[in-house]
Amino acid sequence: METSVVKSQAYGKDRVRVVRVVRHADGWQEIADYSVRCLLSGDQFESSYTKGDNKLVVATDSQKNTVFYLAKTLPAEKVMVPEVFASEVAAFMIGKYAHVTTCQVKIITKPWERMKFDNKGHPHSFYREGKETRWTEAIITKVNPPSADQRKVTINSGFYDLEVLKTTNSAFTDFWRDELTTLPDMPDRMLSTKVLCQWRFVDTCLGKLQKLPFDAIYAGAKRNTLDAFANDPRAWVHASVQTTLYIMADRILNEFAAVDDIYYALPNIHYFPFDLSPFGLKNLQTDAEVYMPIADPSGYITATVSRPNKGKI
Ligand SMILES: O=c1[nH]c(=O)c2[nH]c(=O)[nH]c2[nH]1
Repeated sequence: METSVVKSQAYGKDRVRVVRVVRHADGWQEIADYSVRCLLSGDQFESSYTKGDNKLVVATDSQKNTVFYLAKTLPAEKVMVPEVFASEVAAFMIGKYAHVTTCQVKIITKPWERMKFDNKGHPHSFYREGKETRWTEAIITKVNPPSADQRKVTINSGFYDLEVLKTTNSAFTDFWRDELTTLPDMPDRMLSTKVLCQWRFVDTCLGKLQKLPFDAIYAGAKRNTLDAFANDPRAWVHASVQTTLYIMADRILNEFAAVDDIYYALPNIHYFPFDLSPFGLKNLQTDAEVYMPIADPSGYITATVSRPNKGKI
């Protein structure tokens, strides 16, 4: 016979990743991106710990569903402010279940900054301020016979972890289909990626290479990456990650003659609309407003792009 007593308890779901998009009629869109922890407690849950009795246990899976359900059904202004949403979820739980005496809801917000072009906020494209890292690498190889001004100089430069997201104007359709395909066509979807971009300068003259405007090229690579992602109409018509990547690289090669080639690695961080049809709510395809970001797996789209005479690497 056990003699220990439960002094306190709380159980629920942690890291419920929920994204709410608000789409205004004029095309302006807002996003809230949360990680939610919802914990329930009450004396009547004690027997679930001590006696294996689950009759009163509200499944943590149901608690997760509730977070998505409320993200969809509450008025937008009650979802977009984390303090308000956290207290709405807690109040809902307390109100619905008589045997729940405390509900504790903690929300961590992932801050998305709205992209700006010409000082104007973009209607539906966002990024994570100050997250990216700039790096560079110089490689010098002697030529034979050795010569002070004849050597192979390569400078690789780039940035990684530039996180971007757009709530519309991406698509993936008309792809290969066979018996292993389950993905439906996605004519309009959320797109989020963490950009890795690197570019290469090659010359035989170190002095000449060192005079290149490296800071301006870095700024331009970043500007073209964001601008292509948010604004280039070619990235809406054939709006796969592959096409977006190619357009980003093509713009940089066209702007900076000194750049020999560009490599991008773009993870496709999936944000899937949460299926709320079991609760009689429409949240798929054009009705999508509440999304679940998927940490793993992600797509991973890469390419090196150069001018035509450079050949394939
Ligand atoms: O832009 C995309 N490219 C793909 O190759 C791909 N594959 C997939 O499942 N989704 C997507 N999206």
